[in-house]
Amino acid sequence: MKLGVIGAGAWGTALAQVAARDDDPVLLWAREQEVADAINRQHQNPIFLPGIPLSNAVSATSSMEVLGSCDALLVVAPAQHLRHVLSNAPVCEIPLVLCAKGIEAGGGRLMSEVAREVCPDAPIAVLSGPTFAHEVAKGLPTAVTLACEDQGLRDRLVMRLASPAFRPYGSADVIGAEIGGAVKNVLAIACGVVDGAGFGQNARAAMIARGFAEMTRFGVARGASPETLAGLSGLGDLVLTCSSTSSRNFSLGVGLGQGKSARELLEDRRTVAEGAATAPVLREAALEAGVDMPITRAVCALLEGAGVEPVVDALLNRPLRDEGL
Ligand SMILES: NC(=O)c1ccc[n+]([C@@H]2O[C@H](COP(=O)([O-])OP(=O)(O)OC[C@H]3O[C@@H](n4cnc5c(N)ncnc54)[C@H](O)[C@@H]3O)[C@@H](O)[C@H]2O)c1
Ligand SMILES: O=P(O)(O)OC[C@H](O)CO
Repeated sequence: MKLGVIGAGAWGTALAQVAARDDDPVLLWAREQEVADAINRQHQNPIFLPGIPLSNAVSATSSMEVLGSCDALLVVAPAQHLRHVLSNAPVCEIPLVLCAKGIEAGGGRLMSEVAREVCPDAPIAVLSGPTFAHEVAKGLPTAVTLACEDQGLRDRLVMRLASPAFRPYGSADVIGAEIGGAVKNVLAIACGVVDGAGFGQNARAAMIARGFAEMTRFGVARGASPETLAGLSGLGDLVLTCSSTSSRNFSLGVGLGQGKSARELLEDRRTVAEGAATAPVLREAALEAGVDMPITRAVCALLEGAGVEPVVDALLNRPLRDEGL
């Protein structure tokens, strides 16, 4: 199966490295010519994944046309750019493996919903899980969820991507896999705030557990299986992203917790913190679905400029209740 990758940020580059085999090279589309040139000439991506040597079997291009020769594409453009990037891809019947973690602003569509609108004839899969790109690209052991309703395609993708250090677990639950990845980014901002404001590790554990309850309520309302949400793409990724400054979302939260503004923290950056764009869309989607998401609302308030103290006070002074979901 000849694979192409759309998007040469940190994650697209790491996935190209995972998929590259000496006898099965991978074509990586980069939006930036300088990134494509660096990958082809130096076998590195100094802008988005610096310091990690890449396989000679990864070659880059800034032309979408050549992707038409691939048997499947890993789509790794950030969530808010997916629609535009896919609509320029000349490849709308090739299986698409969606790897971005977010919800589209202006309508609240999941990545699979965007892809089905733009490429109605393309079979869809989702790859998601606890995966810091720099660790994956270095070949450190990693496991992911690979969700696709078509079991034959799912099995082929799992076999093509698997290696001793990269272990995809198959699932038929596309919606569950993508909701876990999108929601955990918002919750990681909340955990970063806890860290930045110095609220301690008990508070962070509480945030992860109650955040997971929030993710599960929302996911189930949108048709996800609770089992998927408790797996790699949900709880697994939530634990990873809520525990490390390697996460851009967690780091954004640390800055907010220290009293910096979202504008200051987000301006002039070339890398994405998807949770910042997903949080307000998720708040809307939760409202529409009749699902209570107090942590998500708190993150939105902080991103919109509210102070840490009143937001945390409001969160802690809600009426007491039984645990459950
Ligand atoms: N980095 C990780 O460890 C990691 C792991 C798993 C999933 N992801 C997800 O992968 C997706 C991509 O993130 P990343 O970390 O590879 O990106 P990144 O932050 O490393 O790089 C930014 C990317 O955005 C692209 N971009 C910027 N402006 C654009 C535009 N106008 N149109 C199209 N593309 C544009 C750049 O070309 C680049 O590919 C995100 O949804 C992220 O949540 C990231
Ligand atoms: O750096 P973040 O916060 O975008 O997280 C990266 C990955 O999604 C972790 O699984």
